[in-house]
Amino acid sequence: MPHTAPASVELRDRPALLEARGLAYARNDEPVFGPLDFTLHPGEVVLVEGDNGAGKTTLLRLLSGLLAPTSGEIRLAGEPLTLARLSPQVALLSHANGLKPELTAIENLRFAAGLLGLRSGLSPTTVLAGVGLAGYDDVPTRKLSAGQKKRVALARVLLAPVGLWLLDEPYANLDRDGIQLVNRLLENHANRGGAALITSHGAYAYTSGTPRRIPLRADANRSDA
Ligand SMILES: Nc1ncnc2c1ncn2[C@@H]1O[C@H](COP(=O)(O)OP(=O)(O)OP(=O)(O)O)[C@@H](O)[C@H]1O
Repeated sequence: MPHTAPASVELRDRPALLEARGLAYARNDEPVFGPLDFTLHPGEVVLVEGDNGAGKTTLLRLLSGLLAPTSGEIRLAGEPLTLARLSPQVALLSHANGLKPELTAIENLRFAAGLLGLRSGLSPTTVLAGVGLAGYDDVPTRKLSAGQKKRVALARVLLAPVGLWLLDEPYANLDRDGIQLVNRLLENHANRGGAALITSHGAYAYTSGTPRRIPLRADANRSDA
């Protein structure tokens, strides 16, 4: 199956979507993680695993250009990461969900589509229905539950015409249907040649195939460990 590691030969022949070489981050001279080396090919879903505080969110912030690494290199589709190259290639799902609370669900998706563009064949309305929120188009997102907000945020990722998804705890706040939804979205994305890096502190539920894992351990990352 193309979304398992290794990806199918055909997809692996394409250039890597993401490469990290000697990637490390330290705060006040205290190592948070690294150095890490990994590559993400089209068709792969890779799981970043670690306990609370291990550095998963920090790693995703580095990979999405929000933080500069202390050392090492990040390449997107073979080219060094720069802010100019970033937005057309990466969709980030963060803890904050990236939603504007005063805008309705559909306005949030239109706003995102205005910034990032729209995946061919999709529209905000169909995608919102696809994540189980048909009928919620005109509800301000501040009035949605945590799980419903997460679904709108997933719709935002799905709409973006990008190859690389960086999803921070995509299963958090979701019910069983929502967890299956995330797995379906990941599987479809991998099957069409996309790739995803997802974080989890252990209670993850990616059940399709056996994703490659990048372990982050807070204790092992400490300089005195
Ligand atoms: N803004 C910040 N300022 C200072 N330290 C921070 C900041 N954000 C995170 N940290 C510290 O960096 C380390 C890694 O945090 P990070 O949020 O990346 O972990 P995580 O693996 O995502 O944790 P969780 O599973 O709890 O979400 C932790 O020790 C945390 O206390």
